[in-house]
Amino acid sequence: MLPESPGASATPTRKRKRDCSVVESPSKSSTPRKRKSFSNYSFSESPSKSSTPRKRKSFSNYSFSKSRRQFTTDESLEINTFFERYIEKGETIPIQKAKTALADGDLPKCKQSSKTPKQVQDKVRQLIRRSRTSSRKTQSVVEKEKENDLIEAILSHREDGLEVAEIENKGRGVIATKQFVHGEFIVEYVGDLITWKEAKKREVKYASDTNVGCYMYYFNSKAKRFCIDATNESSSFGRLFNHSRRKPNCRTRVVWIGGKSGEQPHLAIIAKRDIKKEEEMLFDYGDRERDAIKENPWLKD
Ligand SMILES: C[S@@+](CC[C@H](N)C(=O)[O-])C[C@H]1O[C@@H](n2cnc3c(N)ncnc32)[C@H](O)[C@@H]1O
Repeated sequence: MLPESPGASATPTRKRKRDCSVVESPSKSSTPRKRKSFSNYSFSESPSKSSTPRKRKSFSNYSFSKSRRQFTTDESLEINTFFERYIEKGETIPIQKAKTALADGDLPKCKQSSKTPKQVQDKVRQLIRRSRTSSRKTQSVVEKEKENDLIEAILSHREDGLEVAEIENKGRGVIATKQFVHGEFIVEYVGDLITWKEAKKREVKYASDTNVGCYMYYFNSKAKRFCIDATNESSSFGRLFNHSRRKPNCRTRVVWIGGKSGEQPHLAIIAKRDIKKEEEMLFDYGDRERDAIKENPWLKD
């Protein structure tokens, strides 16, 4: 089923129009129209690209470009410890220098040691391979940390860097009071998590009261249909984000979090790009239904 359009906006001081398609602009008609709710289908973040290590033809061709990842202290120590046996004792050897020396075949004391230059090269190759593996691990660790941060942000009800403002022709809206970087968590779309069946029932109930706006967000996740009903006034910023189809700076993402009653989906609003201070926070409600657009022309914007 297609998502319906966003619910009606309202300010506490103004009488709200029953129908969500009615924008709070005084110039607009107050004729009740079909109630709509909204949704957005871009639920998952695109996976981050993992850097594929370039294939090395031979050790001696290996290029130690400056752009390559730096070794960690432990790795450097390990490599340096190894080289201490061949180069002046106690000297701290920059790892790149040591490897370049190896690549150039400049192995000062190798011949006097129990290891052959070939064995030294093999050892360095092994260390490099290991460092690449740990580089890939680091990437997955970073991803895991991001995910944990998202969960932590939701569980701790993080909502900083935002304020509510009156926006011309839109009612209330949310403005950034700090910069957000691409992919950063902004706020959760907080409301009652209900089934579509329950949502439809509530739609009927809300439709009978012209003072009630509609802030229903329909979505599918893990092959199930859900709705988050944020109709009840609350101090949460998520429910006050306005729509932009053409220039959204935010998007939604479903995050499943386990609790006592099992895993539940949460809707996180995250930055679609870097967002500057003072920008209005906007996401695409995702409603492309012709009727809805006819009733709510701002859905095209
Ligand atoms: C989820 S609410 C957003 C907060 C709402 N503006 C308020 O004051 O409570 C959705 C409603 O905001 C209004 N709205 C959202 N985006 C808009 C836009 N781009 N232009 C005009 N009105 C908009 C519409 O009335 C819509 O039904």
